[in-house]
This record gives sequence, C-alpha cells and structure tokens, in this order.
Amino acid sequence: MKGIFITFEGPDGAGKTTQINLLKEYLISKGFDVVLTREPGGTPIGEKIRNVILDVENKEMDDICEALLYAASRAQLVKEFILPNIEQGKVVICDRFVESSIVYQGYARGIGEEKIEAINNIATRGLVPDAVFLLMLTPEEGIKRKKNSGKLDRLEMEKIEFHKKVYEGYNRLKGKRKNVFEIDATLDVNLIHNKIIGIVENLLREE
Ligand SMILES: Nc1ncnc2c1ncn2[C@@H]1O[C@H](COP(=O)(O)OP(=O)(O)OP(=O)(O)O)[C@@H](O)[C@H]1O
Ligand SMILES: Cc1cn([C@H]2C[C@H](O)[C@@H](COP(=O)(O)O)O2)c(=O)[nH]c1=O
Repeated sequence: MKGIFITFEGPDGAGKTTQINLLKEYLISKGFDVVLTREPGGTPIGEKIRNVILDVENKEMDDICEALLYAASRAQLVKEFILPNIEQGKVVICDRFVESSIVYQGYARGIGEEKIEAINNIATRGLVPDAVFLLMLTPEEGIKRKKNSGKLDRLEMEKIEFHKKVYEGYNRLKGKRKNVFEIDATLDVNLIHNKIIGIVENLLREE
C-alpha cells in the first residue's frame, strides 16, 4: 500500500505542533507506521537552511531570496524524506508545506501566488498533500501564544500588519482547495484532535 501525506497549516502559534503529536500517537495506537517532519527543515541540509531563514540577524534578507530558500529546503525534504516514506507505505505528517509559501511569501510578502507556485512545482516534483489541516487563529491570539511559549524567530517578529496579511491569505486560500480542512484553533485541544481524527479516518477508509 502507498502511504498518505498529511500537512498542517495556519498562522504562527495556531497549535500545529500540539495537534501533530496527538495525531501521531493516535495513528500509532491504530497500528500505522507514522513519520513526522517539518518545514523549513526536516533534513540535515534543510535544517541549515531553516537556521538561515529564521535567524533574527538576517534582517536584510530579500523577499525573493526568502521564497527560494523555503523552496530549496522543500526540494531536499521531498526528495530525501517525504517521497521515500510515502513509497514505503507510511503516514507522513509535515508541519507546513507549499501552502505556507503561497500565503507568507505569495500573499503577505506580495510576491504573488503564480510565482510561488512556479518555484514550488519544481521543488515538490508535483507532490500534493492528501489532506491539509488549516488551524485558524487570529494573529493577535497566535502571537500572544507564541510570546508566552518562548523566543520569537525572524518571521514571528514581523509587524502585526504582516501577520494580519497571513491570516487574510489563509482565508483566501481555503476556499480554493478541496484538500484543505479548516478547523477553529481556539477550540479545546481535545476537541480539535477529535475533529482531525474524524477526517483522517475517512481518508484512510478511502485509501
Ligand atoms: N487549542 C489550544 N488552546 C490553547 N492553547 C493552545 C492550543 N493548542 C496549542 N496551544 C498552546 O499554544 C502554544 C503554541 O502551540 P504550538 O507550538 O502547538 O503551535 P504551532 O502552530 O506549532 O506554533 P508555530 O507557529 O511555532 O509552529 C503552546 O504554548 C501550546 O500549548
Ligand atoms: C514552510 C514555510 C514557513 N514559513 C514561516 C512560517 C513560520 O513563521 C516559520 C516557520 O516556523 P515554525 O515555527 O516552524 O512554524 O516560517 C514561511 O514563511 N514560508 C514557508 O514556506
């Protein structure tokens, strides 16, 4: 059996990591072979790229340079980790994927969705997630959560206007894609988890 590819999206601090870990435990308890990864990063090369992108010292980074670095990390991750694991029949769960680039670089930075898709069609080799869980939370609430939980990276330190555009960008994107499942991230952690399980169970039945 071929594996399944699930991604999590949403503004910073929406609760992706929390839900990814819960979903992993649930699927393992049902006997699935599950692997987790994240973007940017997830491979030795990708983690180096992540450090460059998110370093707060890199204030002068050009927007196109940023978009290409995210795509470079993704290209390595798809080739080295995601595709081989899907081929081996595993459930691959990724913290962010192309949708983040479309929203953060394409919309919030203003590069445009078409250019971001063009770069990323090369990076992903055409791979599309079976399901994208979009955890939606207002920028104010997301940044408050992040500030309470530790240091902010270069993207998280952007002005509130940038985070408002990210929120707007996800709202625009969600209607356009059949594989995107929006979930209210202000709900209780377990309630969100149960909603996700319901959708994943359906997906697994269809496989
Ligand atoms: N449903 C929830 N309600 C309230 N707080 C939550 C909820 N889910 C997660 N949190 C808390 O919000 C903070 C951010 O959660 P988490 O790290 O899972 O978010 P994230 O989306 O992975 O963040 P990032 O944008 O850095 O990837 C953590 O302190 C976590 O405990
Ligand atoms: C994949 C991807 C990510 N981003 C942004 C989103 C976040 O602010 C950071 C990643 O940090 P996280 O704590 O691991 O969520 O990078 C982006 O702008 N574009 C992308 O393609």
